[in-house]
Amino acid sequence: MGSPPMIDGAFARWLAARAGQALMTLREEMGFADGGALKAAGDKISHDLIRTELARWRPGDAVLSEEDEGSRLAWTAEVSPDAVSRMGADRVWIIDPLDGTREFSEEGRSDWAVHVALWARNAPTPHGLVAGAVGLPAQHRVLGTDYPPAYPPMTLEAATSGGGRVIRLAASRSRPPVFLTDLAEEVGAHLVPMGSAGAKIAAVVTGEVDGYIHAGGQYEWDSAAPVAVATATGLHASRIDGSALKYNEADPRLPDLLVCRKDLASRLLAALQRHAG
Ligand SMILES: Nc1ncnc2c1ncn2[C@@H]1O[C@H](COP(=O)(O)O)[C@@H](OP(=O)(O)O)[C@H]1O
Ligand SMILES: [Mg+2]
Repeated sequence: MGSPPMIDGAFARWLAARAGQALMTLREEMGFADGGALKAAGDKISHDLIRTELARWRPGDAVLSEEDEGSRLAWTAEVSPDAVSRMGADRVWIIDPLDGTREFSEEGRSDWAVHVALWARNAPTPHGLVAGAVGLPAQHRVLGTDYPPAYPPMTLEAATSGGGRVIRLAASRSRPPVFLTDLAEEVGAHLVPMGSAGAKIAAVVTGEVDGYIHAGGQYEWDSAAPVAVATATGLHASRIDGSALKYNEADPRLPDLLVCRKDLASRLLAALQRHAG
C-alpha cells in the first residue's frame, strides 16, 4: 500500500475512511447478537487503527482521543503524558474513533461516525480547527474539509413557503436537551431524533435537517471533526449562548452546541436564550 496523502485534510479523510472500513467489516463478522461486545470491539479497533497511523505518519503531533485513558479529565500536570503534551503542542489531532457507539451496535442503523480533526495553534479561526473528516461508513460517504460540501441547497418547500415552513432540528435519540420540546414548539420546528453528533451535523451539512441543538454534556471529540466540516461549508456553529466553540482546551468538556443554516442562527439563538438561559 502506498503512503497516505500529505495534505492534512486529505489525510484526515483517508484515516476516517480506513477506520470506517474496519468498522463495517467488524459489524459483518461479529453480527449484532452481543451488542456490548460489538461496541467495545468497535471502539478498540477504530482507536487502535487511527492511533497507529497517526504515530506512523504524523509522529510529531499530539492526540486527544475519546478512547485514551484519562481523556475526560481536565488537564493538570498529574494526568497522562498525552494530555500534558497536547497543551504545549502546535498541532493536536482530536479524534472520536466511533461516535454513536450505541447506534453502531444496532442492526440497520447508519447514524454513527468516525471523527478525525486537526487543531492548530496558529489557526485563523477561533475554534482552531484546520482540517477534519467525518466518516459515515454505513451511509457510504466521508465528508471532509479537503473538499467541503457545497452549502446545503434550499428545498423547494423552503423556497416556496415564504419563510413559513417547518424547521427540522436534529436532536439526540437518547439524551435530548430537556428544553428542546418547548423550544421546538415555539419556533415551529419538527424534531428529528438521531444518534451520533457527527451524523447529526452531517445531516445539517447535507440539508436533510436545518439544524442540530445539543446541551447537557459532550466532549471536544464529539464535535471537532463535524464542526470543522460544517464551518468549512459555511454553516453556523457556536455554543448555545452564541459564543465561539473552542478546542484543545485544558478541560475537554464541551457540553453544548448549535449547528445550523446561517439564516436560522439568530432566531434559534434567541429561542435558546429564552429556553436554555
Ligand atoms: N449528556 C451527555 N454527556 C456526555 N456525553 C454525551 C451526552 N450526550 C451525548 N453525549 C455524547 O455525544 C455523542 C452523541 O450523542 P447522541 O447520539 O446521544 O447524540 C455520543 O458519543 P459516543 O457515541 O462517542 O459516546 C455521546 O456519548
Ligand atoms: Mg462521540
